[in-house]
Amino acid sequence: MFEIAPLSTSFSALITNKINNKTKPLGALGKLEFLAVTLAEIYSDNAGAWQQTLEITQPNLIVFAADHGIAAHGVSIAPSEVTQQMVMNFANGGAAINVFTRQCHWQLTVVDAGILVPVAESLGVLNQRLGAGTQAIHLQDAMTTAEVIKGFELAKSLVAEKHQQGCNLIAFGEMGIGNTSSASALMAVILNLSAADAVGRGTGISDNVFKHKIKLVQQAVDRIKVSQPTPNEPITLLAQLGGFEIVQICGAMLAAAELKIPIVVDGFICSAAAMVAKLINTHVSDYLIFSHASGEQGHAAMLDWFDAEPLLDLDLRLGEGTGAALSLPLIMAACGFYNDMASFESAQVDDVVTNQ
Ligand SMILES: Cc1cc2ncn([C@H]3O[C@H](COP(=O)(O)O)[C@@H](O)[C@H]3O)c2cc1C
Ligand SMILES: O=C(O)c1cccnc1
Repeated sequence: MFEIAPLSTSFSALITNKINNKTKPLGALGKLEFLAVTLAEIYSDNAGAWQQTLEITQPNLIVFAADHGIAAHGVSIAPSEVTQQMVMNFANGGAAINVFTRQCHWQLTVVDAGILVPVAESLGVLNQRLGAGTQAIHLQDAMTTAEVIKGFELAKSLVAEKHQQGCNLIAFGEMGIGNTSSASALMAVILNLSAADAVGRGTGISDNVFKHKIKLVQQAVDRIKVSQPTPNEPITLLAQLGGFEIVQICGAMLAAAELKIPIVVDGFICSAAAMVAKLINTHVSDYLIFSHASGEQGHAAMLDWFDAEPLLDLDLRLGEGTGAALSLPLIMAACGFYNDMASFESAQVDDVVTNQ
């Protein structure tokens, strides 16, 4: 369903050479240099020619919202109704993600991937519903594999539409009360961890709720390990433990990688979606830019698995795509120095790099 080519390294030497000839000590722009290399490699590969200037066009951030059956079993500070209330808040422009996407100039799209009760059509939320929330993952499979495939198809069409409109940078966010439980369960299976090592406090739960959440997530993991001898079959894994928003984010990441669009990864839940995407096609990770280190316990192990160093570390633990949104100015800075910074030769500065 997704054909993702590994990122070509044929332009890497030219790109690195251009960056190393900028008027600065070698590597002195730190992670921005790595970011510029990644973007230049992707855009050059996409164009089939070395790109000497990088231009971000129509950056799009898509928030997928869905409800989770496990939320009715006391794993969050908030009831499932808050998912729909927050979707209305997104539609009315009042959430953190609205503020940051406005500030950083992202185009924002809100998708109902399967919240309990849909919002009024007039709010402009895209209807990509796979159902009215998933089943409780500690008791039964979240959804069917047919629903996973349908979610992938819907996500792929949406990414294709954004691409056709000129989008060359994409990010995803999520909203779904209970979705850190689903993300933790996925992570625990993929990394073979106990729930205690994968579960965090999500929205900020008390000690008692935390213990209960660990118990239910362990139950979910044990349940599928009994019924599924090879738990790493990714589509099945998503059906067993995923969420409708996690499925669509996973599919959207694969679709974006197929189109060679760099993907900005938000926090814990989006990283869980990215992990499943990597199990489906390992080359997806060539296109991932990890925006930030989430405050959620478990995110560090996910980042390690990807061998990724995120751009920001702000103790964010909100989701919605907020960390991804905040990284756009840094992405612009990486493009900016790559495009506009003088070389030793053009600025007539002693070449401290070659001459050292
Ligand atoms: C008001 C509010 C706004 C949010 N925005 C994002 N989340 C975040 O918290 C949820 C996951 O945490 P848990 O698994 O503990 O429920 C997700 O909806 C995530 O996007 C929110 C949560 C709340 C309560
Ligand atoms: O990092 C995240 O994505 C996150 C963490 C806690 C709650 N919601 C989202």
